[in-house]
Amino acid sequence: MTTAIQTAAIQMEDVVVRYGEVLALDGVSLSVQPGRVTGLIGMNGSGKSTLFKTIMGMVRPDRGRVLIDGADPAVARRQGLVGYVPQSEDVDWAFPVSVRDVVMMGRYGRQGPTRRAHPADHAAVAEALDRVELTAYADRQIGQLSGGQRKRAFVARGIAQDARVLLLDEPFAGVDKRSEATIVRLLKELAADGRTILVSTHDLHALPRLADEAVLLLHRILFHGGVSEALRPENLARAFGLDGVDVLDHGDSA
Ligand SMILES: Nc1ncnc2c1ncn2[C@@H]1O[C@H](COP(=O)(O)OP(=O)(O)OP(=O)(O)O)[C@@H](O)[C@H]1O
Repeated sequence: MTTAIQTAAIQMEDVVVRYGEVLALDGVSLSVQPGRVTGLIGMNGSGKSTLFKTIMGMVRPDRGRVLIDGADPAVARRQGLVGYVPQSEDVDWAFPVSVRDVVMMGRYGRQGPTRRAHPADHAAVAEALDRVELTAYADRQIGQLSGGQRKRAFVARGIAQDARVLLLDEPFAGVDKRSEATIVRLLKELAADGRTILVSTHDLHALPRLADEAVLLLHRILFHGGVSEALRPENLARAFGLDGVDVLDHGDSA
């Protein structure tokens, strides 16, 4: 057990999170390994965002513990170990910042309170923009991008930050097929670099292309293993509370 804690990038043990009367996470034990893309699947309200917030140290469990590369999640976040690509609804796209500014935010943790960017910061931002193929869009206001380009801008922020753990909340929502393919390729490359990639998605069709393994969540972990096994009708029925084939046919959980 001790060895697993030291080697797993994300380790959760018996984690319980309540919001008043609502039990969002009910004894979640999960070990997410580096070097792979892990898909997190669950219906609306199943606790996916709460799980991400717990990993980022923004929500404290009522019970159990979470370790990120052996560290407390809040410490890991301050050290820049954890990067986050938010749901589009959670971003103010009218905010007057450029794509380059957003990516530079990934460097803030290294710049101290002055936030003065050094040549190494500019080089890291340029490299991250290049990697997500947004160099030509660097000076655009962030809202003047397509859905897929917006997601790639936030992935670039995580790359510039050199986050070891990258959490992506619904990265394919409102994204065209070409951007989806670019994001999938990027995530696979980042995993191959030894990062830990955890992606929540409603898009069960994208899962086989995207993920090396899958976690089914309904307040607790129902399944963690291979993607094709996760997509078996009996497993989807447990996760979504209705016929799993229907979920696959319609491609959402709402
Ligand atoms: N701040 C909060 N206060 C009270 N209840 C909350 C709060 N945040 C989440 N919940 C509740 O906790 C449960 C889990 O919510 P969570 O947002 O983690 O689910 P989710 O799987 O991310 O959902 P979605 O797919 O709709 O984003 C839900 O019942 C939700 O209503």
